[in-house]
Amino acid sequence: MAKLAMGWSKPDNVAGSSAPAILIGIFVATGGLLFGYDTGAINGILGMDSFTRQFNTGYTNAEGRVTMSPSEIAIIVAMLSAGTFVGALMAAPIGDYLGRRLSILISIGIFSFGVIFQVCANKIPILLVGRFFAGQGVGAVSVLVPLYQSEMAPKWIRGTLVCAYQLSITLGLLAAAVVNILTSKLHGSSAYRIPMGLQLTWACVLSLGLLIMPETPRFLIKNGQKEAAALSLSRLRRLDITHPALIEELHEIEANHEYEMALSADSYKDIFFGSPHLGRRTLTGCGLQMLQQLTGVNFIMYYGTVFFVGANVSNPFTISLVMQIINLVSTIPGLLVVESWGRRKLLIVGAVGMAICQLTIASVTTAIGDTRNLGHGQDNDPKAVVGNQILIIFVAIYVFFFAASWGPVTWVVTSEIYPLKVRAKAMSVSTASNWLLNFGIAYGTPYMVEQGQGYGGLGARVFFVWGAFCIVAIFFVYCMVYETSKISLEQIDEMYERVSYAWNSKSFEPSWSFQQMRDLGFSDSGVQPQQETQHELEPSRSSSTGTTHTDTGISNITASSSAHDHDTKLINQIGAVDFSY
Ligand SMILES: OC[C@H]1O[C@](O)(CO)[C@@H](O)[C@@H]1O
Repeated sequence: MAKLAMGWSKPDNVAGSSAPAILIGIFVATGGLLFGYDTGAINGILGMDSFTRQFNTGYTNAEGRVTMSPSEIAIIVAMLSAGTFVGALMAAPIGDYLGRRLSILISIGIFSFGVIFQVCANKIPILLVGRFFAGQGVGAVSVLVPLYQSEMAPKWIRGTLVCAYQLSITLGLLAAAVVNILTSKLHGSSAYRIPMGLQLTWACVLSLGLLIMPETPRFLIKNGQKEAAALSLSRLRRLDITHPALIEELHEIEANHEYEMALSADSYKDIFFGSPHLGRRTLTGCGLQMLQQLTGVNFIMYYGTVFFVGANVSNPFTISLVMQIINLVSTIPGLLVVESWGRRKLLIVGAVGMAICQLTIASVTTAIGDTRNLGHGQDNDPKAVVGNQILIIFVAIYVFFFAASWGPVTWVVTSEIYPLKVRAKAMSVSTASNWLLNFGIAYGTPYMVEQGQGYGGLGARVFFVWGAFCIVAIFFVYCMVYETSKISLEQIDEMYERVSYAWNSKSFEPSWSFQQMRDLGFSDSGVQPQQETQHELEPSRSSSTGTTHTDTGISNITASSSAHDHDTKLINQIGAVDFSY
């Protein structure tokens, strides 16, 4: 019952088992641990005395203390971002050339190489090389993991599996905070070398697991390796390679790919100008990824501690930890409802919740006067303390809304909306835009926030900026994001062709069979075959008893190839089975 409410009921008429794909999807999701841990660890490490002792170059701060200079800190932090951006862009060429699985393995290799450099570093330049390589690995993994997951997952639980990736990111962030607290008390370089080195443990486990995992059937079809695709699908669905349901699923993926290729090529130019509606789809992915950052999450992750200090909290480390725990735990509700609510509703509700929190914070701050100067610590004025306590509460609620919606669902949608031919490229460009904004916000906001010459002096009113972007996000989702839950990746392609406006997408019912369209000789607009096949094949996106291919639907079409005739007979023999994963 609860499973049904989550939208997790495997349709009764789906052949085979979904268990292998689910287990593999969850395991691969743990690639997010590297993302979260690596981005989270540096904050604590930079604050460790042993780190400063090892890497300082003699800079003394205003209090006369020998420490790292601001520019050294900036470059150490920035190097990871530069690496992630490059890594995200690299993910497409390697993912399309070597396959998704092998590319994840290589990315983890590059990441580990970077980590080893960091652990062994005793001078800043070596550390920087290490951070750049580790960043490349993380950036590539951040594209390839959701890509791998979406291409092998059954449609009825695909969103939840991709959400598990964000859950791992939040677990990684939390783990980094905990490890930093534990090791910061150690004397000597082990205080920072242990948190750095620990990343290798999971990298090894993940690599070993990936060695025995299948490549995604969709990549293999794209690469023309049909037999390998059949074997992969047979492992994922626990079906014999001669099983009609398996043959049918493969044929549909293949026919869809051929159809998409007939519409336009698969170059980088095509992800912006190609058909069908690739520009709109790329804009949706990039927009979502950028807005995910513009909701201000990393401002809170990176600068939130200042608020907790300002609110008279004696242990800002503990409060940061509590925020990380909220971030982790709140991802679970999102993961639970992403199928039953759908992507659009979750994103809109999340953006409304975040907007209310951000605007409340900004308004309260303006009303009480920005007595607390960001970055400059405490204020004992009781009015400010109460104000700041309100801020903490709303920051916590904001984190809840982010973690339950935009945190995971951004990855879900960007892994679903592109056709196979450009999926890796478009995902890599949209993910790179996330990293670019991540970097921009981490480095730009202090300039917006701080007082003084050359600074914006916004203080906590910067929350107006995040709140405004949350409102933009509501409209963006309403106008641009198509509802992709419960339908296969191939049916999402059909939806983009047949539904002109995102707000009508929820009621879309797939009815094309790309195989039949191919057999009829599809036109490059898709219009002709649609007219002939529409309404003959009416699977329901919501019903678990929906059938993709009814006997009537199949028999009304004259298949041109004899191989296809044979498959059709087999399909008719086994009755109403949902073949679309
Ligand atoms: O959970 C917060 C984390 O999630 C991300 O937005 C990725 O989805 C990161 O940029 C951020 O640090």
